[in-house]
Formats: sequence, structure tokens, C-alpha cells
Amino acid sequence: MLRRNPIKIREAISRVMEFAEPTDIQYLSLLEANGYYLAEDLISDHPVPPFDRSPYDGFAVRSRDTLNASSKSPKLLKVVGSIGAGQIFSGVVGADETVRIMTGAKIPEGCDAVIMIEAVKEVDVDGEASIHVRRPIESNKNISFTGEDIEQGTTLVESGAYISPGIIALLATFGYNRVPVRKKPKVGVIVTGSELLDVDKPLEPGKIRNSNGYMVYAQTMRAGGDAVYLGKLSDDFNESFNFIASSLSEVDVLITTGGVSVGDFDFMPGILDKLGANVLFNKIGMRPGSVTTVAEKDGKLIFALSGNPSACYVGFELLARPFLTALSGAKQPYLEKTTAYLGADFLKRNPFDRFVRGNLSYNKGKFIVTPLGLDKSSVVSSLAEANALIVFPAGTKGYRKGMEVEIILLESKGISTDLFGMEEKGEGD
Ligand SMILES: Nc1nc2c(c(=O)[nH]1)N[C@H]1C(S)=C(S)[C@@H](COP(=O)(O)OP(=O)(O)OC[C@H]3O[C@@H](n4cnc5c(N)ncnc54)[C@H](O)[C@@H]3O)O[C@H]1N2
Ligand code: MOO
Repeated sequence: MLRRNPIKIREAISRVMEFAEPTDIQYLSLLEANGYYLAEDLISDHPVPPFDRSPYDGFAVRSRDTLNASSKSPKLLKVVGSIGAGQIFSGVVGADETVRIMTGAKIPEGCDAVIMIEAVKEVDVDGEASIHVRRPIESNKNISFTGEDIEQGTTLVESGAYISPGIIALLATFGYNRVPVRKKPKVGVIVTGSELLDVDKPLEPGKIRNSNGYMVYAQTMRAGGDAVYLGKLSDDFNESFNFIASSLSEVDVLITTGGVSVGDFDFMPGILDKLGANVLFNKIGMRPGSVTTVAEKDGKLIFALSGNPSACYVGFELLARPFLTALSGAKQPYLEKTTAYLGADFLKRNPFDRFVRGNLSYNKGKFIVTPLGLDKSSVVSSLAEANALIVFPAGTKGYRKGMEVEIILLESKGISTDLFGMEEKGEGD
């Protein structure tokens, strides 16, 4: 397999995304659906609230009965019933009558306003519960009206939305006991290299522990995939070929790490050749992750990522992540891009597009992104705090602290902030 000229990352992403067909639909219970992608539009089939209701604990009244009420001459209303949320007042409220009503209860027929409990004086008149109203209340005051939150027939959430806690609340509101979602794609993760030790083994001379396997597993889960760790291959071509060929038939997507470069034991190009896979690309004009290779076999993609941890990480985030997120049914599978100010100089030349692991934080009204650790594809330390990739485009150099740069957000969690100024200013709701 020939190493072709490097292609641009944008072109690599678009070649990969051509294969991004969402998986089949399945139905899950509402408790299980959290974190999946919705597979159909959610349309309101009834208004919310479904009936006029009280937003307060108080007394439901006919506003016209209170027209002449004043503190000097309070209006006396007779309490003819008492209802809590979920209860209905069965009669019709007549002149100079009121119903004691709790938050969430249906407004009784005849009433057009609610007076809060604190605003009235409860009195006993000849053994009958009554209230004194000391000022007039307008019609329609203190009522949550039918459909004021959601009108019937509204598209609330579109197919392809990530099912967040807020969407779970909507699904529950509309009685989705079974939720149509896209299946999570099954993603096999294989690492290669005779130097790799399992996580529970002590170090030996010349060997290192396998970190990519666990990292890619976690990245796959974050991308919306269902990761299966298939194990470690030694540097034996035939064994590796057989294992990869049989693994491919059991998963939707296969991800390998290591063995993609030009070394004596870099078997992945040969394995892809022997599989008869269609190689989409095997060289990208970027750092790190230039060796990232993607091939297609029987409609399934094989991501052969670099063995170097940072190159592996970046190759995954830029290519495998949007692909897996799209397979999982996301309408918008790409990571968000924004800008931030550099927290430190980055003076290297950038002959290729460079994606530097950065930590984004918020400080004194500005988003600051700081390059992390050594900018080498072999390092693992920079990954721990990375919540963004800083984009240094090909052909640029000499970025100084304070310059505005483009960044790709990896995580919305883990961005250290000052709570957007709330702590400093002590602002409330
Ligand atoms: N002569 C050349 N040498 C190299 C080139 C090149 O173009 N010409 N490219 C370099 C670049 S860039 C990269 S990136 C690496 C890519 O190497 P491979 O993807 O083939 O990966 P390996 O050789 O298998 O391993 C590289 C490095 O990563 C360590 N590794 C591997 N797997 C794991 C794992 N699961 N967990 C932790 N660390 C892992 C491995 O021990 C090696 O140190 O090639 C350059 N060389
Ligand atoms: O694939 Mo290597 O940097 O280009 O890290």
C-alpha cells in the first residue's frame, strides 16, 4: 500500500463522513434513554399545562366579587371547598364564594383569579370558614393558563437531538414510556505492539503499559459508541490479520492503535491490503496524527490510529468522534468550534495544520486557552487536562500569548470558570 501525498484534515473528515449512516432505531424505556439520540421528532399532542391551574397556594375567586374590597372595608367570601393538586372542585363557584386551592390544582369553574394565601385574612363567621379580601384582584391574575408553556402541535425536539435531562422531562411530560432512539454503534478496540503490558502488570525493561486501549475505549463511549475492548495484538502478522478479520465481522466499527507507520513491525497497512479494504487515506497533513489511516471493508470503517498517545487521541477526536456520533444518530455530530485567547506563547512553525491539546478556562471575562505539556505526539501527560484542541493552521508561526486562536471544544465539562462572575458579583436569579 503506497503512502499517498497527505490530504487536508477537512478532506479526510468528509471522506469518513460519507459512510456515516445512523444505526437502526430501537425503543428504550425512558430511564434507559438518557444519553442516546432521539430517532423521531417530539411533537406535543396536548397543551401544557393541560388545564388552567393555580401557580400559588391561595384562594380561587371571581374577580368581580372583589371590585370594592379595601382594607377599611374588606370583602367577605365564604370558603365553599378546598382542593390540592390533582383534585377537582366539582361545583360552580357562585357569588361571594371562594375555594381554597393549592399550587397545581385546576381552577374551579366560575373563578377567574387566585389570591395568595398570605394576602387574605382567614376568618370564622358563625362557624363557617371565610376570608377577608382587602383589595380588588384583576381577572386572570395568578392563573397558569392551558398551553402557556407548550401549545398543542408544536415540534419541541427534532430527531437527532441528544437526550439530555431536559429532554427526558419533555418525553415524560408527553407520556413516552418507550422512546425511539438510535442504537449505539458497537465499536471494537484493538491495540497493537509487543511492547505493551496490561494495566495490572509491573513494568519490564523496554516495555510500557497500554494506555491507548483504555483511552480509546473512553473516547468511544464519550462519542456515543458502545465500546468493546477486544485486546492486544503482538507483532505477528498472520495472527494479527486473522484476529482483525474475525473481529470486523462482530462490530460496526473497528479501531486499532499502533503499527501504521513505516517500521518493520508496522503491520496495519499490510493487514488492510490483505483484507482487500478500500483505504480512504493513510496520510493527513496535520500534527499530531499524520499517520491516521481509515479504510472501508464491506461498508464498515476501520480506523487505524497512531500508537503514539497524543496522535491517537487527536486522530480519534477529529475523525472517529464525529463519525461515531453521527452513527449514534446525532443531527449535529461535529465538535463545536469557537475562539479564545492564548494563555502562553506558541512559537513553533506550523508546516501542517497543528492541533495542540489545550486547557480552556474563563478568567476575568475572557476565555483563555493554554497549550499543555510538550507538543509531541508521543506524550500522554498533556491529555489529562485537555478540554480543547488549539488550531494552528498550516503556514503560520509565532503565536504570542494573548492572540486570538480558533479552538475545538472537546468537553463542556471541566472548563474551570469563576461561575461566570456570579461568585464575585453575588448575583442571584
Ligand atoms: N521513519 C519514520 N518513522 C516514523 C514516522 C515516519 O513517517 N517515518 N512517523 C512517526 C509518527 S508521526 C508517528 S505518530 C509514529 C506512528 O507510529 P505507529 O502508529 O506505527 O505506532 P507504533 O510504532 O506502534 O507506536 C508508536 C509509539 O506509541 C507507543 N504505543 C503504541 N501503542 C500504545 C498503547 N496502546 N499505549 C501506549 N503507547 C503505545 C509505542 O510504544 C511507540 O512508542 O511513527 C513515527 N515514526
Ligand atoms: O502521526 Mo504523527 O505526528 O504525525 O504524530
